[in-house]
Amino acid sequence: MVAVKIDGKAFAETVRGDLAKHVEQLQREHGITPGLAVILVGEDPASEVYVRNKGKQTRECGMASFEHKLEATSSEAELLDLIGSLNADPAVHGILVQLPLPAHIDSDKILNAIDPAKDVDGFHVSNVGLLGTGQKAMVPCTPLGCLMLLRHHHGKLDGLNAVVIGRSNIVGKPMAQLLLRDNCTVTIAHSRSRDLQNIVRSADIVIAAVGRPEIVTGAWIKAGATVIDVGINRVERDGRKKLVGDVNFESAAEVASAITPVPGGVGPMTIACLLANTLTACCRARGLPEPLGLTA
Ligand SMILES: Nc1nc2c(c(=O)[nH]1)N[C@@H](CN(C=O)c1ccc(C(=O)N[C@@H](CCC(=O)O)C(=O)O)cc1)CN2
Ligand SMILES: [Mg+2]
Repeated sequence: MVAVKIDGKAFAETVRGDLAKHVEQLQREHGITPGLAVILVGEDPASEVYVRNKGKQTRECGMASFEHKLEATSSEAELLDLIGSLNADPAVHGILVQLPLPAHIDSDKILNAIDPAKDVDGFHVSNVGLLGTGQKAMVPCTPLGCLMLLRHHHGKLDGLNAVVIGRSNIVGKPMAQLLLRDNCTVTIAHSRSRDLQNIVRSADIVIAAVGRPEIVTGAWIKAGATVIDVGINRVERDGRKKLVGDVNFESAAEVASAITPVPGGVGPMTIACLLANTLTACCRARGLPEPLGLTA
């Protein structure tokens, strides 16, 4: 292995430590406690783990956590009612609806019902538009986490060729916007891109967020590139369940200069950035300065 392994777990711990200090200062100087409400609909096992971890880490940072669990059969109207009451609650500065939602619920309608100022996921069309036009937005957590890792390990990104594999609203599209804002030349590729391998080989920075286990191998990577693996795929190998990314770590690490592992890379940064966004939303709501270095 020639690449440096980018330790997202350790970096996320540092971010959460900084956040806890800011939260303590907010309480001491202004008597304010940032609050995050998380809504889970149904019983998807992975979502249950993520929501539990979000609640735990929110409390560990000194923020207030409000957890709402709704039956899988809950109606869109029930969910909209709950969002309406959280929008109106001054103790709640951030609202997150865990995705995916059950198929009978229109996700876009739900996400667009959240007050954009409390939209700590950055999925409301207003925030998508603000980010796309270079204005102050709430930035989606996973791309924000990738950007923080990239800036920390690579420094300035100006002029670099970045290839984002994946065009989801949660990762691919906002990631491309953030890289553009940092002056990269950005290509968005996806599973149907012709000659994907050669597109990826042109990249100084590869963001793999396509949801295909280990599709990107070392043969696709330009020597010295930085590889950020967003994939979380549960697969069975030699009769054992395993979590792998969209990148084949072993072969890519022979060619890249730096690479994130799965697990322990981007995943932990997602929750750290959610907490950072909650603190940001709280400061904006109260007209207080935003902590530097915790946002894009
Ligand atoms: N409303 C949202 N829903 C979803 C989001 C999101 O950002 N907002 N992202 C994902 C799930 N997710 C957070 O919600 C998330 C995924 C993974 C991790 C993480 O820490 N992963 C670990 C591995 C954990 C495991 O064993 O499964 C890692 O990569 O090290 C945190 C959060 C979809 N839904
Ligand atoms: Mg749906």
